Amino acid sequence: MLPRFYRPVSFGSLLKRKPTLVSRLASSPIWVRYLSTPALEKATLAIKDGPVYTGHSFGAENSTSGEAVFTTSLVGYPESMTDPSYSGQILVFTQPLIGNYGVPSLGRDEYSLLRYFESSKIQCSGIVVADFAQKYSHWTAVESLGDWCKREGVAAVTGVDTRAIVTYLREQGSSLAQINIGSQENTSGFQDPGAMHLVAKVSTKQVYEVNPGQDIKIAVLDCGVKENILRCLASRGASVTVFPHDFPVQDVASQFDGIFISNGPGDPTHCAETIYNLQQTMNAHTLPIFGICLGHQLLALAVGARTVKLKYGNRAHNIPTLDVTTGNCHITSQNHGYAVDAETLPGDFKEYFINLNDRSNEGMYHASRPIFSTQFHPEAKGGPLDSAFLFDKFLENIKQYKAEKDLVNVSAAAAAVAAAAGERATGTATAGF
Ligand SMILES: NC(=O)CC[C@H](N)C(=O)O
Repeated sequence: MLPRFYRPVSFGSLLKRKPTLVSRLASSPIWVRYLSTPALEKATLAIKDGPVYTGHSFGAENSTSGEAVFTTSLVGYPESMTDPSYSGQILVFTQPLIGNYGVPSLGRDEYSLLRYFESSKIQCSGIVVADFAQKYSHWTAVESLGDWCKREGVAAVTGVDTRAIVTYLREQGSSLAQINIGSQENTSGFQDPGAMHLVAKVSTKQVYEVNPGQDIKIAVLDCGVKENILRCLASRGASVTVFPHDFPVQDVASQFDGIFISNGPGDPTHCAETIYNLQQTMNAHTLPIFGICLGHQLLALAVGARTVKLKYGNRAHNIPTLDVTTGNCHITSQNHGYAVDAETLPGDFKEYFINLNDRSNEGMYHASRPIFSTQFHPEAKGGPLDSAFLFDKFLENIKQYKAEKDLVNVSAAAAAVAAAAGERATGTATAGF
């Protein structure tokens, strides 16, 4: 339903009305806002062993807890909030005005993927904004940010000084926090997503296919995959089979032309099954592999490198990243709290990208095999598309691998025919050939 002050009113009825004091005041934008804003309930963001910030609730009346992290992205709140990588986190937006373009519908594209969201529900535990825009306007919008949060049972706080919160989080590091609504008692304590195996929670439980029937076949390990990553693979002409995070992909790798490891929430060291399966796959198969964000961290762990927790992570759409192989800088979209320690990469893996803000590792590639991964999100939704070429690179690796595989198959068949012909000539052919 449209907010009270935003319902369409016919011009005729407006002309017939005599201007009253109230209507004159109401025509001023500032008064419109205050006259039509229903009283919001008090809400607080309480940092564990830290300050309490008091504002108002504009979402569900459920108190919650999680790790408080901040993003400096200016746009893309529907995509960020539905990104499974944010599971277990309370997302603080530094962009002061959030909600002004509303929330779009669950519309699907030609691949049956969600057009405007990264998954079908809000994944973060709660959100904190300086100034929630009740009045929204966009051609895709079907409801307000507040109504969406209420419908999905997600807590949302407005009217707090997000600059102060971010200053605190930058100094102290990402911290556990609670959102408390009204006088409700928070019974959830301080949930620590770093201690949970969240990938198991967000990963698909069933195998499914996107864009079936194509010549190129990619297996995706879903650790919390974003819809736009599947779109980036499908729109380049691949059939994409999505497997649960712990699926023994080594057993089916020979039926695929490439393996992709997705983004996902939490500490990568919890994903022991995926790490083991990747080791087995790389030992037994030579097919191209590409990983993004958590996928990069899991691949690095599988080859023996280490991951570390960053002080407050990188969550933004404008992070400069150096491509070590070309010297080019790409502006990248990021959302991570852990990073690969480049010092621990084994000799056959090289550092691919470096973060130019904090010098943390942003990717790696194998010196001689078609394996590479990035910490940032080349599919960037939202964010810049500077590095989308990495999907093309993955597809090129796949095409080359397929061509070589076909060549090997053709030569093996030719060798078998020649051997059989030779056996016939010398009379050693088995009966029935
Ligand atoms: N977006 C992601 O895949 C995040 C990866 C991991 N959970 C981290 O925070 O570092």
